[in-house]
Amino acid sequence: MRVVLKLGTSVLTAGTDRLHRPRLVELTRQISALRAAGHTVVLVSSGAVLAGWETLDFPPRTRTLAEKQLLAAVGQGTLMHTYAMLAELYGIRVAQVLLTADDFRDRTRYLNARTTLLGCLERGVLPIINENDAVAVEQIKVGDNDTLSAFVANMLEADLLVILTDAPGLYTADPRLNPQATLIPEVARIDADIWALAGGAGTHRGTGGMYTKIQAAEIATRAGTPVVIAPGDAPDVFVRAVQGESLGTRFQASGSRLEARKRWILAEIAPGRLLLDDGAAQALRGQGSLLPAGVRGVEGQFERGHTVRLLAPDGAEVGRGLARYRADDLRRVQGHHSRDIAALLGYDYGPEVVHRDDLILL
Ligand SMILES: Nc1ncnc2c1ncn2[C@@H]1O[C@H](COP(=O)(O)OP(=O)(O)O)[C@@H](O)[C@H]1O
Ligand SMILES: N[C@@H](CCC(=O)OP(=O)(O)O)C(=O)O
Repeated sequence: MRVVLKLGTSVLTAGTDRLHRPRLVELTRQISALRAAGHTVVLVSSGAVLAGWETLDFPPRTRTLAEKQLLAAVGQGTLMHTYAMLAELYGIRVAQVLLTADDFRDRTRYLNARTTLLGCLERGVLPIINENDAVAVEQIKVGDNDTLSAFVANMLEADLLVILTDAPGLYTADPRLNPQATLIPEVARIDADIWALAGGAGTHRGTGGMYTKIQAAEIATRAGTPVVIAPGDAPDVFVRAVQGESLGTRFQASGSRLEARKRWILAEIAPGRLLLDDGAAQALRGQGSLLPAGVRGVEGQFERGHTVRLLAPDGAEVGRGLARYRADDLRRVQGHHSRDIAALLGYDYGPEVVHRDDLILL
């Protein structure tokens, strides 16, 4: 399974004022165990602001955006250094990927971020993602890492999103305020009753409370990814959640991944058209990728990441897909073998013009 794991500040601190190293060791061990069992893990980790506060010896907090950005700039380094050291104990290499809302809105940036993350996975590198707090002003922020982790799960079409926090799961009311509250083990549909349980922002250290976790569950489940919200301090919690054990709260997927991808590809008016030769049209119909050798013509202007129409020699539209090269560059590589791309363009975004993962057959 491809799993996105989100760790909130509350988990990383384990109720203290600083990064709780033993907790981080334990979570890294679980990531390593799942990888050894053949799963792929992508980590979305909070904790930069907190780590910056710790690194600067706990200055008085003013809670302004400028202060948070400064603390995040300091703390992101501390956070990555800590992860890199711990991961190394298990022979795992890590990559830092800092994203903002624009990386999900802008198609070219989206595709670039996705290519980087998939590249990490191909090489067995563990990507560790956070919001790029140091530069992201309020208007361009995703705002909280629960939502960010759901966007990442969609981007990578993850099989599961696990959000670990300091609560045992979603409760019938905020358990801090209402001791009678009970755990909801399974949510089939996120309706008004579920939203009513969200409460306000969470702990003084965390950002979103349950509200953003339900929001994240909604985003991910609609796109076909089930979500588990579970307590970060339970023994082997991440391993057990991935193995399908009932713990915390599990949100069932409500949409399908294919539908979500279709919406993304079809959502754009596609002015660009690629004229294919017979072999290429057949390869696409057989669920293959489109290589430059099978492109006979390129019509219109489009950028990398934009949707293009794919036309067979008889003019029939075979499908639509995301172009991996911009129109002008495609004109230069059309009809050539993929191995010549780098020589022709001076760069190379991979052998495919349209990858089969980015393709909808009509
Ligand atoms: N219905 C609910 N069920 C469980 N926890 C809730 C609920 N409503 C609010 N909360 C609060 O949300 C907190 C977790 O959110 P937060 O502090 O932002 O954590 P994190 O840092 O992991 O993102 C819990 O400690 C809990 O007090
Ligand atoms: N990006 C911020 C965390 C934002 C956030 O959503 O925090 P949390 O609610 O603890 O997951 C940081 O690294 O400090």
